[in-house]
Amino acid sequence: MGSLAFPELPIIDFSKENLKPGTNSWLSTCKDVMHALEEYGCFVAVYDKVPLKLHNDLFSTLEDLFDLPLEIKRKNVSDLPYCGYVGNQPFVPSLYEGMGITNATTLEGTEDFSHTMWPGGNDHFCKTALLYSKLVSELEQMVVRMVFESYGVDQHHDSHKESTTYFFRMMKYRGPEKNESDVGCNIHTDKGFITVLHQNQVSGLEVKSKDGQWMAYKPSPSSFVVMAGEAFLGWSNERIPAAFHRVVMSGSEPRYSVGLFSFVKGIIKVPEELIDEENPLRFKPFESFGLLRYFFTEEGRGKESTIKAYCGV
Ligand SMILES: O=C(O)CCC(=O)C(=O)O
Ligand SMILES: [Fe+2]
Repeated sequence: MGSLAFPELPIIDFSKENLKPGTNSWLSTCKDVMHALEEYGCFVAVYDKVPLKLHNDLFSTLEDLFDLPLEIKRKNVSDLPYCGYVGNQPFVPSLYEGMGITNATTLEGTEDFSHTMWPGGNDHFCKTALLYSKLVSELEQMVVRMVFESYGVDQHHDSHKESTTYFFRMMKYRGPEKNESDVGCNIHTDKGFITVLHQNQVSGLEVKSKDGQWMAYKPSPSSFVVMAGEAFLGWSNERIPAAFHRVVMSGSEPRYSVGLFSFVKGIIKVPEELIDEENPLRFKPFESFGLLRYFFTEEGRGKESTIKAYCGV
């Protein structure tokens, strides 16, 4: 009864040995992934490729990062909106601070970031962020491959993979003070293809179910929240919803989280195989960074569905 009254995020095990394309465990995991994505736009992946030491190193290095003076953190800038330092500004919740690394699965990406933050760089930070991003991008790639296979569009898989780029956002949410709002991050959908979220032990992330109930995520070092963004919704011709989520804080302990966001360089087109009488084409070809930029315009910000307003047919 309890589980009917309170829906929970589906949990899918990616730590099975032999989770390789073509095996039975791959096929059964594909089914679970498709069901979770089409139903919730989200699931929790149990993934053991990120060792506990790397998890601990990452979150302890984030403490050092966010302890840097504000004027240093503000040097993290980006051409893309919301991809550099965000925090201590009136348009974001007061508990929130975030910083970002573009091209996070490349050494240049992490080195560039660390040279901006620390004089002479920070080798430990670079190695940790790079290894983490690479390992988590492998989880993202497995999920993408499963989806392409399940929809019978494998022939587009390699070009999609080659056009994928990863953005890594690191976040700190401090606990609310007395009479301060407990909202860490307002309700939203992500604008990229897939987001993989991970965090320290302080809960706060909630994902909305189809029927409007909030599902709280219970953190653990081996679990990762995999979430569809609006670019994925567009690519799938609206078969996969983008998950609405938010962060609500309680207690005084800070919450550190990280997100690996996949974006596609160039134009995204709905594969022909996903268009039929029942599912006519719903989106014109679009650019995923263009979608992100549009969201941060006066016009795009207030829309219920950014992708529909941006390139809906
Ligand atoms: O901190 C989190 O877990 C969520 C962050 C988030 O939703 C985002 O950066 O888009
Ligand atoms: Fe998000």
